[in-house]
Amino acid sequence: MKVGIIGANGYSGVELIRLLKQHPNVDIEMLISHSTSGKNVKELYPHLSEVCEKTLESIDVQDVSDRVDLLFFATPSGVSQGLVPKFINKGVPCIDLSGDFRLKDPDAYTKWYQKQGADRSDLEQAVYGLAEINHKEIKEAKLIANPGCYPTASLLGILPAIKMGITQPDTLIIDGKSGISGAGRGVSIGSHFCEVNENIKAYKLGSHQHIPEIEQTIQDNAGIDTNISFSPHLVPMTRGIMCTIYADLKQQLSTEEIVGYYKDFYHKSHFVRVREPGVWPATKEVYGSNYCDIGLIADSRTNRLTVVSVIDNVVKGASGQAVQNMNLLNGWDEWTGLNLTPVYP
Ligand SMILES: NC(=O)C1=CN([C@@H]2O[C@H](COP(=O)(O)OP(=O)(O)OC[C@H]3O[C@@H](n4cnc5c(N)ncnc54)[C@H](OP(=O)(O)O)[C@@H]3O)[C@@H](O)[C@H]2O)C=CC1
Ligand SMILES: CC(=O)N[C@@H](CCC(=O)OP(=O)(O)O)C(=O)O
Repeated sequence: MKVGIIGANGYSGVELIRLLKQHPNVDIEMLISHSTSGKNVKELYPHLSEVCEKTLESIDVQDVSDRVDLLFFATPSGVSQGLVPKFINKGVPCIDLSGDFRLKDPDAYTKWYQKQGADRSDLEQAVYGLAEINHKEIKEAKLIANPGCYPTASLLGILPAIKMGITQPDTLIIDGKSGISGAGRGVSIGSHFCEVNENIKAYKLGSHQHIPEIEQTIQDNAGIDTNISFSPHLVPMTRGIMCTIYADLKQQLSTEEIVGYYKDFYHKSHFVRVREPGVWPATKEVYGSNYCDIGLIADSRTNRLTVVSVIDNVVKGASGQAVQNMNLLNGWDEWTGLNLTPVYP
């Protein structure tokens, strides 16, 4: 199958190149960028020398549609919503790594992304690509809205408990920590070395665009209208997200019981690893892989559940999950091309 990547020279685009180069069923037909089109990708990323030496092209809808069977968008928010409908109309399935098609309510998109929504007429067709939860819908999709990085870690961590009905609605608190690659390759004051080194910064409390995405997915999967507290932080590491999630329990349950339930919930999920009680996951233990590792405790003193969920933001939080979704869409084993052992140390 021939695939194209729009936004190929960003961090998630380059990660797609790494993953797709080792995928047995896929050839990368074209790499597309914006301000850098015309350059060879190895000029921007010398580590791709002799791995992928394609020239970055610009977007020509007809040319792209003629050449590829599937298209990834790894572009900033606001780009794909104007382009995706054109490709869908030409029969090219799209997997969008940006937030453009995740929120069902266009007004919510405008509010949380602070951008005017463009043509949203194809919004109905978008399937939310949280692979472990929506695998049936993903198999039939024409457009997959790949989840955000924090929502992937948060939702995989807490949805089993919410679906089981053991947590009190409106008590959910998510403390998120992300490596700097989550902000993309573009240079900004907030992400340059002196700002992030030996520093931890909270940002966008109460206004982060992933708040409505998490709340919408809880509503879709458990029918619960909830308001979450979400506190994201930047930490001085390249890759990795840790979400520590707190929710009050409705009844007394032991950690062993909840761990047992999570293991059942994910027993068919290749990429979710639930830890034994007392064993906490760390971001390094999933680095470079598509795993989401989850540790749990039900504290009998506070009657509160705490979940620690870790992913690599560029893999499971973006490009790895996009490849997993491509696999599901094509009826391939979901781990095809994704059997990556985490890089350690
Ligand atoms: N980084 C991460 O961990 C995660 C990222 N995401 C999402 O994935 C998307 C990409 O993120 P990331 O790779 O970090 O971003 P980067 O900033 O690293 O890369 C952005 C890419 O988009 C291209 N681009 C910019 N504007 C346009 C345009 N108008 N038309 C076509 N291409 C354009 C750029 O091309 P050029 O440089 O040539 O201008 C570049 O290739 C974002 O929506 C992000 O929110 C989601 C989950 C995690
Ligand atoms: C560290 C960092 O800055 N991370 C980004 C997450 C990128 C992302 O997933 O945002 P989208 O919803 O636009 O895809 C952020 O917090 O905005």
